[in-house]
Amino acid sequence: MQNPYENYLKQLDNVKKYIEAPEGAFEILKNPLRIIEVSIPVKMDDGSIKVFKGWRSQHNNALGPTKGGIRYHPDVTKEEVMALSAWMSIKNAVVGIPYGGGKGGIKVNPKELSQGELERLSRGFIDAIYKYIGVDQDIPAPDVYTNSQIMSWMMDEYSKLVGSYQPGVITGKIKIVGGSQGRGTATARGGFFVLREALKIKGESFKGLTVAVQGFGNAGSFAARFLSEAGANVVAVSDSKGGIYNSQGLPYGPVLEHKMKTGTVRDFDGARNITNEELLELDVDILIPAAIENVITKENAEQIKARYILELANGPITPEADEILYKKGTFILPDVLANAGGVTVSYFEWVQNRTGYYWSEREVHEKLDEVMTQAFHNVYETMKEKEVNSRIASYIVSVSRIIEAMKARGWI
Ligand SMILES: NC(=O)C1=CN([C@@H]2O[C@H](COP(=O)(O)OP(=O)(O)OC[C@H]3O[C@@H](n4cnc5c(N)ncnc54)[C@H](O)[C@@H]3O)[C@@H](O)[C@H]2O)C=CC1
Ligand SMILES: O=C(O)CCC(=O)C(=O)O
Repeated sequence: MQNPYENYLKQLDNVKKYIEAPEGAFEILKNPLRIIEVSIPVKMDDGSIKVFKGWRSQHNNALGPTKGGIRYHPDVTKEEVMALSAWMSIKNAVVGIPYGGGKGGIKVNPKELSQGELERLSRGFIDAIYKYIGVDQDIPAPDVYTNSQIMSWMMDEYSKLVGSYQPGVITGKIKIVGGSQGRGTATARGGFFVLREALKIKGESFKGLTVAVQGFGNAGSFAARFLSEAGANVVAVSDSKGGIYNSQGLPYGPVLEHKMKTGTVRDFDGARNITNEELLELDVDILIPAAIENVITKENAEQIKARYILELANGPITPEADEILYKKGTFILPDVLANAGGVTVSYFEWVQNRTGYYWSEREVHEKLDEVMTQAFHNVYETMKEKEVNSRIASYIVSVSRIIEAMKARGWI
């Protein structure tokens, strides 16, 4: 796989000429402040011991404690975690929440573990990194193949280690232990809000637009639901095993039920099976990559027909593919803006945990709408003012804020 950290460095480089910064500012942003690498021994159900590799990368903390999810995936690498942590720094600054960027990962296929093994692995990771995280230091959350149960175990383990209840150390928890209303749907909802604003600017509405979604997990499945509810026609969805297509549209509820029952969206009655590669090249109005990095590359970018791409996944388009798509006039809602709804509601959860006062679901949705709409328009204004594409504009907004904080703190 193309090294995602190299992609981040290229994206950072693209923004340099638009920002006046003292020597060294970009040098700091090129290097994560700290990368923790751990080995996690886990007692398996059969009595054997297995050792798993894990990382936590804390990229930059000028704007506040580092924040970002933890991924469980068999292909996770240190470089991937570093890239994801850097993108978190950019993302948190784009939406203006008081955090730096961090991210974690464990090289594991969680589908091969029992619940007990998964719990011991999750607690083991916290045992290994707890000295480096904290409510004011670094705050993990869910990402690919992790969920609210795993976050709740992690919060419990941390609280036991430090000897006091610390709900604010991890976000994305189960509600009864401090999880926020609306966190489960927040990534997709935030994406929906920025896409709504982009369509408004282009004088369009969701009604009748066709949509393909790659990845039917937390981000992708709720996106399919929200867009369907708004009148769009979701014609294709996929997961790691492949996808399905019906030009007349796919019914959200039955597809979800089928996925719950069989473990995949494949072989859904009334739809044709397609590959993940085919899904990306469908003739649709809106494409939503919501799975993994580097799926749109210079090899397939010319074949992408969608007019809008909403990047709910982190890093789905390589810098080379970006150039091709922007030249073609594709309206890209870049990851650091499009999927920032998740971390924004994580921020709301952290605020609620710290004050001990919990908000209604309506309040969470309204505040999320406000943050995402504002962030979209800041980026859009920058696009017009500097005559740059949406990714460069997002980086200009964000990197300027991080540099301002580094200056104020006397780092540069
Ligand atoms: N969960 C969150 O709060 C946020 C997630 N994201 C990003 O959204 C993306 C998806 O994350 P989640 O929905 O949370 O994960 P998830 O674990 O809930 O779902 C991932 C989905 O992607 C599918 N998938 C995995 N590998 C695939 C492949 N090679 N091709 C096609 N599909 C594949 C899985 O089958 C699953 O349906 C990731 O890039 C993640 O970093 C971004 C912001 C926040
Ligand atoms: O909710 C969070 O803190 C982070 C979510 C995340 O990992 C992401 O935005 O990629």
